[in-house]
Amino acid sequence: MPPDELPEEPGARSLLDQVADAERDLAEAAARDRPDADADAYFEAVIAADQKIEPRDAMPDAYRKTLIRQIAQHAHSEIIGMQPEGNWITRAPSLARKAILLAKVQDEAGHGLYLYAAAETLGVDRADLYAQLLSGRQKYSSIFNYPTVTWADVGAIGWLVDGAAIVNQVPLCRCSYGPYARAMIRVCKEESFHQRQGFQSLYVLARGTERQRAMAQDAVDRWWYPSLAMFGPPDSDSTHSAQSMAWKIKRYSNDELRQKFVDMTVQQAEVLGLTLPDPDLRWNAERGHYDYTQPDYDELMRVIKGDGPCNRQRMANRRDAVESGAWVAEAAAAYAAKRTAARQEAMA
Ligand SMILES: CC(C)(COP(=O)(O)OP(=O)(O)OC[C@H]1O[C@@H](n2cnc3c(N)ncnc32)[C@H](O)[C@@H]1OP(=O)(O)O)[C@@H](O)C(=O)NCCC(=O)NCCSC(=O)Cc1ccccc1
Repeated sequence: MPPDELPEEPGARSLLDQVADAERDLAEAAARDRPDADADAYFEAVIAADQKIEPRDAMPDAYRKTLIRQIAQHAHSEIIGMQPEGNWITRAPSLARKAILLAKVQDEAGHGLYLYAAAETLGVDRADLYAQLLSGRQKYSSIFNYPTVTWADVGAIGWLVDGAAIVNQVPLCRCSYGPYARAMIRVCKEESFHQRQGFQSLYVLARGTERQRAMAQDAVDRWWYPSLAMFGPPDSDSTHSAQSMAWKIKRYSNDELRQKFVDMTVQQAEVLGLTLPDPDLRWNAERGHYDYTQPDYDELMRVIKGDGPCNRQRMANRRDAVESGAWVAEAAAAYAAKRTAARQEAMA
């Protein structure tokens, strides 16, 4: 199926409808009484009614901590995720491809900023989150520790990595925490554009010279299993899934989303004329899904723990960006302070 016909989550609503939903959620939250006496019962009632928890609402500490962990990891992923594709901005094969890639990488920076802002509504400071990323206490997605060795990798990231990100993130638009759910609406819209540009780029390569087609196939061969691993460990080893699903942070388990991604992607590969590197991939009529080979979860754990092909390089680049960009941050803060002072003086 071409990506224009990406299946929406069953029952999912259009983005405009979702914006209207978000406005309604905010109005409902503002109108709600917030009884101090029975905060737990109040929280449980909001979750049971499928309404949104908002920043001023009472929430259990563990819910707050889980959200901070997931949203921070998500934000860090967007920021570190700029590096693999950023590697090709100066070497894009045409001006048009360069402009598209620049816009995509900028979008990823924007997603990181929405997500840090969403995390801050939970009472954490973004500077602390940056520090935890740099010290290794907070993680980012395993996928961004793989190298981009050819131009076709940029197409494969758009098609497979953004494709997997969308499958994971569309249900997060219905996450129980309002600011995270609302951030995801815009992020998903932009990720759809990213996925289509990746598909289109690979489509062109797959119909180019024999070398270009081989380059596209090689990129798909290398990115397929790491993309499947993005969904996390299998359900049997997922430490957080059961609780996160009970709290309606996650709406589907890791394995359910992985299967959804496989089912969607097989047909797109056929349109591309490229093969997915799994000899055991086949339709199972009884299950109504494709059977497929699982990714290597030991490798996933090694990469998460810091021992992937590019973990050290990614963190070194991030550290360098923070240090060499410190003067820009200082100048921006000084400028903002000067403008605030001038505005206050004018109003006095
Ligand atoms: C599904 C999951 C990732 C994991 O489910 P959970 O219930 O949270 O955990 P679970 O119990 O199953 O796992 C046990 C432990 O394993 C950790 N772990 C698991 N998988 C991974 C992994 N793949 N990488 C690293 N760590 C992983 C997990 O944190 C936990 O560790 P902890 O106990 O904290 O030490 C969830 O957090 C989620 O949906 N996050 C939001 C989406 C998101 O973050 N998307 C980002 C990528 S998309 C993007 O950036 C867009 C883009 C595209 C192209 C270019 C640029 C940008």
